[in-house]
Amino acid sequence: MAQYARGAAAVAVIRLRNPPVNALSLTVLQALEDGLKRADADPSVKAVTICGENGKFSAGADIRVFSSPKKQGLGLGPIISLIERSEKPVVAAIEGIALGGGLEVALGCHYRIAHVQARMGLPEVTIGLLPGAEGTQRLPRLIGIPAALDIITTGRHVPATEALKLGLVDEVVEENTVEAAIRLATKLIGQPLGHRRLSLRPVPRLPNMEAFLSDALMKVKKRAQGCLAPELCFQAIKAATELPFADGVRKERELFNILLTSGQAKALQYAFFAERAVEKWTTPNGASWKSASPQPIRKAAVIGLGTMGRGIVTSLVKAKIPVVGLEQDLEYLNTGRKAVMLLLEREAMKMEQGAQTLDFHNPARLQFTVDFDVLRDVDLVIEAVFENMALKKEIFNKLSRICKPEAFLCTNTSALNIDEIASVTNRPQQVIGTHFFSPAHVMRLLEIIYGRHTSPTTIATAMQLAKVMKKVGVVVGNCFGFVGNRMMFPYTQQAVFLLEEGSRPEDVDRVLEDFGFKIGPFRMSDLAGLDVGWRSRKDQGLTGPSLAPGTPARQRRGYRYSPLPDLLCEKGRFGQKTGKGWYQYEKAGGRISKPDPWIHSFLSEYRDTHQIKTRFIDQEEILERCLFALISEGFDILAEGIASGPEHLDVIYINGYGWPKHRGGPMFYASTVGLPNILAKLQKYSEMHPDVPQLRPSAFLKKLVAMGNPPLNDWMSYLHRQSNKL
Ligand SMILES: CCCCCCCCCCCCC/C=C/C(=O)SCCNC(=O)CCNC(=O)[C@H](O)C(C)(C)COP(=O)(O)OP(=O)(O)OC[C@H]1O[C@@H](n2cnc3c(N)ncnc32)[C@H](O)[C@@H]1OP(=O)(O)O
Repeated sequence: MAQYARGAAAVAVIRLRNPPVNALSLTVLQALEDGLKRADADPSVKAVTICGENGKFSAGADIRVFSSPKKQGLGLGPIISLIERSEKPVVAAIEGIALGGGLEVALGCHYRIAHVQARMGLPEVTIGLLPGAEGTQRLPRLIGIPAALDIITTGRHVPATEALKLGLVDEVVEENTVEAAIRLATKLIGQPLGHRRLSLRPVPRLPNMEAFLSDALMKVKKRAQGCLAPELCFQAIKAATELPFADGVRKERELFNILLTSGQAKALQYAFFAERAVEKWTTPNGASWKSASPQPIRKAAVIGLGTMGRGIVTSLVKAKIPVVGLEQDLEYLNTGRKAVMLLLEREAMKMEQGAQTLDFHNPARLQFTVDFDVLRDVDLVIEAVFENMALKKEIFNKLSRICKPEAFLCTNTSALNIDEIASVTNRPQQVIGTHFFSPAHVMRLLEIIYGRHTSPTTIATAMQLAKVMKKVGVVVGNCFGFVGNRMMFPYTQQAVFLLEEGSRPEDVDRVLEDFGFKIGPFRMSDLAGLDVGWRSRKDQGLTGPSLAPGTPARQRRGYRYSPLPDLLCEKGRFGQKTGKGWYQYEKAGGRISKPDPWIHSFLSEYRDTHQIKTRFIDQEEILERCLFALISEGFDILAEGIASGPEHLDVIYINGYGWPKHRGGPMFYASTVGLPNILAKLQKYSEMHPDVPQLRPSAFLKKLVAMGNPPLNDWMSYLHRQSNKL
């Protein structure tokens, strides 16, 4: 709702009220409209101030409305016109946030005052929409085309100080914003308002408008990577340069409706709520965010200053948590220290106020050592050494003796058993997996893995740590590869099998990149280094000296196996680092991949050696085999209780594995393809490849199909229900 009150003798105050973020629901809009009409009708009211309850103007339209059947009432534009037409001055008092429809309301006001801490933006593009309440037509008239294009097509939040420079707000205050707005409104009584009505203003011209727009469109398309909304935002803004206001609004509405009914908006809005849903973690034994309290982390330590450790230290410094970086000897320490300092210099440059804000030259904030004793007083340690169980156990045993009893011990591992690591400590309840993604100071995902003995407090503390590091923490159970890498295995396995059967690396990558992945599986493997997986397969006895003599080349433990990646490694082709992998590169360490004729003839010789008949594999088969195998593994993970809902898997894939957000994550995608279709295809591929267990459809998937293909929100409720069709 919105509360109507008198702020001063002649000023009415309309306060948007819908906790927690004053989202604009139908009720709020109705109350806003009622308030405006009441102020208009009351001759003693001479001016109006619009503000929000609890220090927040408004986060915009209630996003849930867009997927509700009642969305025909999306009538914010007419109310904004009503504000603008008012003969009494209307001043927006912006505190906290004014986003989306919230900012559009403020744009309808004649003046805008913002608190210095406030942020403004039109983030509709991030949920697959455009500012559909006339924002694409008013904002360019206020701040010009270049700034409006930037704000609308990126959806970024603009701090108040920048908003003032852009002319988005008229004044920034440090005091009580509502009182300042009431004062301004009082001063404005009786003054002409015509020039303050944005719909009546022309769009500021640029000398080279056409060239500017065509260049801007190219940039928008490049950034969009298959996402529809940025380009339609562009078109709506372009319409503002070509059409009168009313026609521009009609064009905006037309484009908005295209987006609203597109699957992409639905997927992006699902992703928005999924990210918030995973914050509310639970475990199968009943622990949950509701009852567990995080412990404060006043000082942390990171062991190992390799690629991962450096990124983790950088993230902690950015989160303003004092940190100690530890290495095994002075040589490694110095290399690690230099690398961390370089990362921090770069981060400081990116930050508004520069190095001063990070304060990383202060030893109380960042310290380097080779001495474990320095870790005596830290509240939390993140071990980020080489992926080797014996080494990790040795370190945890040492930590358990040195660190104070209440300290938390985290291991950065992508697959190793958390319980085994915890078993060598005197506090298994305080041991937890924290799987960062490389580069750790950039990637948002943090997989948080609880072991058999991990306490709820430890989970809550790790989740809180993720939050302060501005990461998305996702709580998952302990199994080989956890969620992300476990689902990745069948995906990359299928990609390699497709090469055996007739595809080329660039064919497979192109299909998955066209689907929207930032990078296909072979380019990814070249980037990460083929030697990483090779080492792990040697440790597992799948290849190398420990492989039993006489093992068939393409079979392990009775199932199909492809030795292709091992053969490449034996030839020293580790990917980008050696200049050759699945592709060739301009030099060792080069980044520009080119298809490699050597690989093509190597694959054809390989097929001859193993008497595999090369066949043409179409895009559909490439996509389905890679994605449906990954999705089937996801259903197994849900059935085993490793993750507490499909949203968890989707958030992990979007934030850690380059899954295209506008497709909502693998499990959401499965729901859009339809579970019966996925099941049928997996059954077909499984019959074609009976020696590949990863193509056999998950029992949980089969059950959901037998239960009538329920919507994704209901999947988990079917886990323990009986199905008589199975
Ligand atoms: C019956 C039909 C009636 C229709 C009438 C409706 C009017 C529609 C007008 C149509 C006009 C179209 C044009 C306008 C479009 C829009 O405005 S789209 C929305 C644009 N806004 C956003 O995208 C902002 C999204 N929110 C955020 O970015 C962040 O939440 C935040 C505001 C910056 C706050 O962040 P933080 O403090 O970290 O808190 P969170 O955990 O993220 O959020 C707290 C809870 O609030 C929920 N929430 C946030 N924003 C919205 C929202 N816009 N709609 C609905 N709910 C929202 C969020 O989910 C959290 O909820 P819980 O998890 O349950 O706590």
